[in-house]
Amino acid sequence: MSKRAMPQPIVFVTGNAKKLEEVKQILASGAEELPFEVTSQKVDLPELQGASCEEIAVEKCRLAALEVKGPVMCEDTSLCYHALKGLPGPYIKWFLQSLGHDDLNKLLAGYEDKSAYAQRGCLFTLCAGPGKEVRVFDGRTEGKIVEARGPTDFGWDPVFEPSESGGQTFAEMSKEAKNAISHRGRALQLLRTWLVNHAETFAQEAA
Ligand SMILES: O=c1nc[nH]c2c1ncn2[C@H]1C[C@H](O)[C@@H](COP(=O)(O)OP(=O)(O)OP(=O)(O)O)O1
Ligand SMILES: [Mg+2]
Repeated sequence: MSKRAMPQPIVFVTGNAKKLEEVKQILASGAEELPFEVTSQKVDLPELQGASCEEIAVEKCRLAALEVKGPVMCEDTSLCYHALKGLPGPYIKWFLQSLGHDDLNKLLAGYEDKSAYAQRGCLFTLCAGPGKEVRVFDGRTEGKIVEARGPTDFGWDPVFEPSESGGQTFAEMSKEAKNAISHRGRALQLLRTWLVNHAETFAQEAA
């Protein structure tokens, strides 16, 4: 499919290089090609505290559209422990940064239930420009928290063992295998399908 005319490409705004790498891989694979060009910009946007995952994601995307002055997409990943009623959730980044894998896992030491989900795991947000509607796409992967296994170059990948992976942690899986079942892969497929089906609407909103 040929790319549609848009005043500007959709800018994926993130401060996280590993996310960007996966998003590029996911967009390059799959049956349907995105009808728009996607570029990226490295901005570490402020994130609301004390709000729901969805509120955090929507507000961040709204700010990104103001910053870029055009069409943007953003993404927010939460890691939620069932035993902790969904925490750390959107705050996983700060927990992981301060504690590291071993101490992070100790949070679950007193609980039988080690299950977790990359909840509403990943919220992709899409917005055609400043002040325009923010649309949310939700991808979720269930799994459990285990002792760290595999490469440690991306967040909590080593301690998350998806239920569907045959016993491998995200970190132990190939990129293709992870993307096929990950919160990010699922949310991004929904975003892709929406854009394919609403290309005209989105281009008009962005104009
Ligand atoms: O697939 C993943 N596998 C393992 N770890 C992951 C994954 N995806 C995000 N992560 C980590 C990064 C950050 O520590 C936290 C999410 O926080 P989150 O705000 O979404 O990411 P971020 O601040 O690094 O990038 P951004 O500039 O796009 O907000 O979980
Ligand atoms: Mg962030």
